[in-house]
Amino acid sequence: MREKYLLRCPGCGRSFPDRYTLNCPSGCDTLLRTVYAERRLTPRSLPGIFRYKDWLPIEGHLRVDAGPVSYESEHLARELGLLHLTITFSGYWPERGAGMETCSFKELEAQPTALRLREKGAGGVIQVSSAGNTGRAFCQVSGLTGAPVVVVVPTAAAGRLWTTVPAENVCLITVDGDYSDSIAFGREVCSLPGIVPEGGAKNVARRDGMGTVMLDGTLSAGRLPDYYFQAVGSGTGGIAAWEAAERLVADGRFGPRLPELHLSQNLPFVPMVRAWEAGRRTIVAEDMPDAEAAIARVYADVLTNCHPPWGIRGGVRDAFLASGGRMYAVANEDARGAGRIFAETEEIDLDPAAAVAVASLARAMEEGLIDPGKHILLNVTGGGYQRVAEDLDRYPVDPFLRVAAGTTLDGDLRDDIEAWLAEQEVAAYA
Ligand SMILES: Cc1ncc(COP(=O)(O)O)c(C=O)c1O
Repeated sequence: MREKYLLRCPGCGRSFPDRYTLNCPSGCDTLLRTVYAERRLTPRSLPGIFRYKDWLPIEGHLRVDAGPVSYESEHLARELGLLHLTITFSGYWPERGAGMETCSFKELEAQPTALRLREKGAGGVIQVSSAGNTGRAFCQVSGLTGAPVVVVVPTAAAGRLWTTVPAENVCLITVDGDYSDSIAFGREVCSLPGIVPEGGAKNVARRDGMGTVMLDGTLSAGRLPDYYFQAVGSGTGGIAAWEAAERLVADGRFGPRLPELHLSQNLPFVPMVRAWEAGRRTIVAEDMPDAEAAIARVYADVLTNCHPPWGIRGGVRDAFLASGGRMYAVANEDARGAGRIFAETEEIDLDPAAAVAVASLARAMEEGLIDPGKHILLNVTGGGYQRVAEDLDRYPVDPFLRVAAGTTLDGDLRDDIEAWLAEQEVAAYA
């Protein structure tokens, strides 16, 4: 039987079967890619993102009806003076059929990642470091599937960790510091046997899950967009959009050209914007002056990743080189204003990060950076929090441990986490 997909390294060109592989076995510093046997996209009658199962690195599916929802905008398009604006919305908006109850596109990553680990993993509990939204999405999937997860977030973001179903298999660790401190402690936790890093941008399930936005937007419009707009922190969604667009070009029915990438960050923390403007292959310290203070001042703090996969082979810079496009640095007040305009015109509240993307689109129009007659895909990466608060019960996730920034995994902490692990029937996932 032929494999549904193989992984391919864009460095050495080797292809190999997936064993929840995050890195090239030959040691290349690259983002591995999935190469699917199916070259034509056939949507399935399955819930949520599993509609696009042919191009997801999983065999089964979850019974979770939470996928991206696309529609042709009238009101925002008119407000901005655009002729063809497709909005792809990830969040909670029942009137539009959007059922992502944790309100962000991070559920697109969490669902296939949890499933891929169960199907392909060597056994283990997944660990996720997050500024809040990713952690909430993984907690939700844990609540829905029972799969245990270790989530590490900044203490200040602990209030963002809630689910709409009880999640009893979550080990939530809060770190008195920022997102980077959470990533550092998450790495410590992964030194424990039985804990597996989810892999961030290196995880093909995360990228292909996010790529469903491009698939859904393209099927909805009947063609590939000319421009793709999204706010980025790690930039994984930008890479995913490029990869999905390449597959759609190869499919042959949606147009021959890759969409330009129009990616945005929130001032004053805009490392990828600076690296892009300077034409730099790597992100350097001067791209993040006064990082700590800058991070504390942004409106959309989920966009504050200090180590995005920018210069790595197959990363955000390569996505730009292949697709063209540009980066935008968006001020807080512009993002807030764009969020208000979106709420007035489309009638749903936005995650601050999604408001940054809307502001970048408004700027592109004001400054004549795009042709208003061309086709645009706006990735609205989160929204509907007010609706969820009105419609659904929310269960806060209680922290299991709280640690200081820079903490290493000493004996007591190790014992606590191992005791939690022992309770999780890890064997069920072996
Ligand atoms: C709502 C929302 N939009 C955009 C982003 C940016 O995603 P990424 O960090 O993968 O670039 C995030 C990240 O957490 C997010 O939560």
